[in-house]
Formats: sequence, structure tokens, C-alpha cells
Amino acid sequence: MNEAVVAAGVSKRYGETVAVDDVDLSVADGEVFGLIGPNGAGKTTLVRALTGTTPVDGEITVHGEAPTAVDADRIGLLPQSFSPPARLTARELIDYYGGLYETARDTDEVLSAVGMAAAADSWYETLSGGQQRRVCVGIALVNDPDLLFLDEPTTGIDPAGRQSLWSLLEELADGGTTIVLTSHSMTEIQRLADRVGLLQDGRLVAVGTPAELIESHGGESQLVIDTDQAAAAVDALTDADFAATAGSTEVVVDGVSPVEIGDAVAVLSTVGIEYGSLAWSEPSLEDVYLQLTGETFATAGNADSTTVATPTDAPSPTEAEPQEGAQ
Ligand SMILES: Nc1ncnc2c1ncn2[C@@H]1O[C@H](COP(=O)(O)OP(=O)(O)OP(=O)(O)O)[C@@H](O)[C@H]1O
Repeated sequence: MNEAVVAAGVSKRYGETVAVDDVDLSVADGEVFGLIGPNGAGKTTLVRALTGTTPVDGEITVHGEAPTAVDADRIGLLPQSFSPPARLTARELIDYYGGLYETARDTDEVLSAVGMAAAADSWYETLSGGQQRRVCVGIALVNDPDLLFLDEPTTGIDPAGRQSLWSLLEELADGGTTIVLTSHSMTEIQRLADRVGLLQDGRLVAVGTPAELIESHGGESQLVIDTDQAAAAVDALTDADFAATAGSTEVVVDGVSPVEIGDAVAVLSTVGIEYGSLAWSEPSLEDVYLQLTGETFATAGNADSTTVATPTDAPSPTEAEPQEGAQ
């Protein structure tokens, strides 16, 4: 497969700050590549480097050429911050930016694709932040680029709007558009990206498919069982060869597959230990991110967890089944 983007030894300094540090990266034609990393990790700077909007050290080719030499018609770029003229309507803006290219998509089609058909005739400045972002996404798409760079495309867009934008990006990807996007939403990246690169302090510290990264760095699935008898529960589960550790009011059982959940709770029932809710979670990209960046947050590890059963007086624990798809 041809490479749409190749970066070799790319670095960018701002004075003493090393924003991007010796990054090697390639993105194949038709691939969706997600860039993740903490604030200040260098994502925007790398996107700017790849699009030729900031000079850098190292080598970058886009479709085999220097980024600055690539025909504008072939690249779409949604910068992280973009403020089009405020007293133009959404329709006028799409029309205007479309007119800057040799060929452009139909304005109404773009407005509808980004969910702005109904508010097409409102001034940009009167739109909500999320609606403004949708218009900006529309502007990035207007030249029907075969390589699309999106720097935090869904920031400020509501959940329904995000879902429809994800569907739109999936359609574009299915149609062969190469997409490089940055995001702080691991759900977004996990859903859209074929491969993910994690930047930290300017360095690309991990690259792989979401599944590969989760396999290597995501840790194990966990079953968390609420119980006031945590110590006794750990003893019983350990005797039954489960890897259990006690918290103050819960037991965490590592490495439990969905089909083993019933076995684990049956152990507790057998020895008469009462338990409350069960939550089973499988590792996600969020766990990879937290593991590799060393960051934490209050709900670490629970991002994709699913409560699977209620108190002891509810249906038999062995009937508890994990549910897929919780986000
Ligand atoms: N124009 C600039 N002048 C000076 N320093 C800059 C400039 N642009 C970025 N930096 C610095 O480079 C580093 C990387 O910034 P960058 O915006 O690329 O990070 P990011 O990963 O996109 O962050 P965020 O997630 O907050 O958008 C930061 O330390 C930032 O302060």
C-alpha cells in the first residue's frame, strides 16, 4: 500500500521548548490515523508540520512531495483554532471556501453532511460553539480532499452531533479518504482510528492498532464486586484460583473473562458472602493512555465498565451477564 504521509526524524523547537522530538511516522493511503497525548504533547505541532504550515527539522513527504508542494485541492485541514468571518452565514462560508478550490463539493451536500442544513442561513457568530465547529469541519471537507487533517474535530460538539460526525468520517474513510485526526476522546479514537500514535513530550512513544495497544498496554479485564466482607471474599476467591484483591468495600478480581463472572460470584454465594453490584470492565484505549502517560483521574479504569448485576437479593449471580457496548 502507498504511503500518504511519511515523516522521518521530525523535530520542532520553540525556543527552549521541544514541541516535537525526532518523530518517525507513516500513514498509509486510506488509513485513519489517530494522534493522542496529553495537553502540550505536540499533536497540533505535528499536524502543522505534516501539513506544511510550520517549518520543521527532518523529512516529511505527503503523496511523495514536500507538504508545501502538494496541491491545495488534495488536502483538507481543520485547525484546532479557526475563526472564519463571523457575519457570514454557514452557507456563505461553505460557498466562499469552496470557491477557493478548482473543484468543490456542493454546498448543500456539505451543510447536510455536517448537520447544518437547518441553520445554514444563520450568521456564524450566532451559532453555538458546537454548530460553529460543524461549519469548520464542513469547510475542511469542501474541496473533497483525499487527505484530511482534523485537529480535535469534535471539541464542543454534542453527543448526537459527534455520533453523526463519526459516521461521516467513517463514510469518508470507506470511500478511501486518508484521515489524520487528533483527539482527547479515546472513544472517538478507538471507534475511528485504524492505527493510533501516542505522543508524550513531543516523542511518539507508542504506535499500533487500538487492539494492539490495548493488548500490550491496557492491562487485564476486571470484575469489581461491592461487598462489606471484602477480606473473606478475597480468601474465598483466592482459594478458587481467582486473582482477587480487597478494597474497603469492594473486591477487585483481575483477568476475569465474561464467561467466568458467574463462576466468581458463585464462589461468594457458596460461602455465604453477600455482595452488592458487580461491574465488569475490559481494558480500553483510555487504560492504554493512562498507563503510558502515567496520568490518573478519579474514574480510572471505569471508563468502559458496565454494571452487570444488582444486590444479592436480585436474580441469581450466575445469571449475571456482561453487556457489550457501554461507553
Ligand atoms: N507557536 C508556539 N510558540 C511557542 N510554543 C509553542 C507554540 N505552539 C506550541 N508551542 C508549545 O509546544 C508544545 C506542544 O504544543 P502543541 O500545541 O503541539 O500540543 P498539543 O498536544 O496539541 O496540546 P493540546 O492537547 O493542548 O492541544 C507546548 O509546550 C506548547 O506550549
